[in-house]
Amino acid sequence: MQKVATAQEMQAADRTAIEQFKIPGLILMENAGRSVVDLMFRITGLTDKKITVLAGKGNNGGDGFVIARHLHQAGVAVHVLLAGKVADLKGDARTQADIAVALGIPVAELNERNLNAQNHSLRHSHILVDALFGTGLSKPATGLYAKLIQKINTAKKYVVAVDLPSGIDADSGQILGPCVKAYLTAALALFKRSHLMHPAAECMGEVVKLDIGIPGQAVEAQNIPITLVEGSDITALLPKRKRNTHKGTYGHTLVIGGSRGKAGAAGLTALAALRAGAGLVTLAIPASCNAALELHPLEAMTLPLPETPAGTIASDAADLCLKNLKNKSALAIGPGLTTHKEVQDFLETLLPEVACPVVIDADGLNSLAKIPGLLAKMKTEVVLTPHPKEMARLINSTTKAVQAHRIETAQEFAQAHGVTVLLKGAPTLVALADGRVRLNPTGNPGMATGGTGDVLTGMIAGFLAQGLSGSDAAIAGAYVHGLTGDRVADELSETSLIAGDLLRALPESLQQILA
Ligand SMILES: NC(=O)C1=CN([C@@H]2O[C@H](COP(=O)(O)OP(=O)(O)OC[C@H]3O[C@@H](n4cnc5c(N)ncnc54)[C@H](O)[C@@H]3O)[C@@H](O)[C@H]2O)[C@@H](O)CC1
Ligand SMILES: [K+]
Repeated sequence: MQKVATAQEMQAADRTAIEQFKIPGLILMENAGRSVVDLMFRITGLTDKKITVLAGKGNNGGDGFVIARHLHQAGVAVHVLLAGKVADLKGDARTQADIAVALGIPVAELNERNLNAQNHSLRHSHILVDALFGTGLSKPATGLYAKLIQKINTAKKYVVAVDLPSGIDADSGQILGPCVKAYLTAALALFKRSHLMHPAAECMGEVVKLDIGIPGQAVEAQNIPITLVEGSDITALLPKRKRNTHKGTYGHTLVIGGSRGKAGAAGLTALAALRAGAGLVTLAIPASCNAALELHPLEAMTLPLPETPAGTIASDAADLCLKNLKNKSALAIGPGLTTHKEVQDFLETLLPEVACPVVIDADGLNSLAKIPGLLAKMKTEVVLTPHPKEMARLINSTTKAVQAHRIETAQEFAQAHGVTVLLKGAPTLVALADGRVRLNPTGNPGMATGGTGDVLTGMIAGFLAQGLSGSDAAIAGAYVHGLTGDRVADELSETSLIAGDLLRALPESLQQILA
């Protein structure tokens, strides 16, 4: 797993490297600039290219001067447009600017009046290096900076952003105002949150993380709680089958869901639990859904439940479910339930008595939002899988507010309630009860189609049944679900992807991860 830092955590790691490990900041800046030039050589070739470096007045600009020097030394035609005066620069950035000037690299000091004189040189550049702002941007760019950002974007050149495209808040994934649109972003030392969070991520182009020589100990010392999940993490989590085992070894999942017109949701969940490896699955649905679901999926057993005239689970179904839960390893509850009053009464009786790990989705979440205190009464390991609107209902907020603070919202809820929260979106993230958060790198917009959430719930339940912890099951579920969606989108298309495709493609994803 790779650490994902805030601007403050990154600065603290820099400081630890400089103060505790005695690595001068100038060396880090040198490494940063040099590694960006190496990356540019690898990706663009740079032969016969004319390059303009746009430098700001902070350390991001300092990186820009190092980049200009190494390009100059490699014989590339490069010049620097500085948003201000060399005399205004301080510290390491000033040192790097002085070296560049002494070497005879052309440096133009810009102000709002002489800016347009650079139109010609921008037009004749092949590559623009954006070193205006990195993690230091604190408010929207205005005046000279805003104009420079606009010029970079309207020049329609290949733009390489140093650390972050200028205009992005490093932490929230938000675009603060005028913002550079890059083709390539060199993330220095660590990913910052906004490299991965939308909408900021849409301004990055390809993101490549570069080592700048900050020691691992300096990073470890910050106890950064956010990490990006990688395929190898999932390989380590998933159970491998031993020869001398039987279906009981892999757990028995109960899926409770469905209602008249929404029986399919529960069926998808049951099949996903089986595909994820659960040994046995029982599907508890309103009795009138039984005839259909007994035939498909054939692989699941069914438990017909008392129902209301509306075809939803009746409140007196709780006893039957609790009896059935006695030998179960995991419970998935929610898909297709509706929020009928009797369904809420059913959940109010059932959930506090459940002893196996449980994943709650869809109308299960909506009922939790309507019954204050119910979550607190649950005694078992709980995974919640809200989309932003369901998350908003759970905390009595708005989807917009949730989306503006996705990490913090899920993190606070998970910690406050001692549960795992999988918040769907771009990217899907899993917040653990101890405050750590995992960002999931897989998935695509093609998965925004009915039933994919039911499949995810089933996968998580299937992993729970095989003994994974709630957080591991959610992390693995999100990753494998997204990976499967990516493979289906590649083979068919994002547009026509449907939930059933995920079930069909899931075995190959697991094969890939377990290989
Ligand atoms: N030792 C370090 O700290 C290292 C830092 N590095 C680079 O330094 C960057 C961070 O440097 P800084 O903290 O100097 O910040 P930046 O260079 O990102 O920002 C420059 C300065 O602009 C000012 N500013 C913020 N918002 C503004 C606005 N809207 N309009 C005008 N001015 C504004 C701030 O005072 C800030 O100091 C990183 O992103 C990375 O590129 C690298 O050189 C590696 C080493
Ligand atoms: K930048």
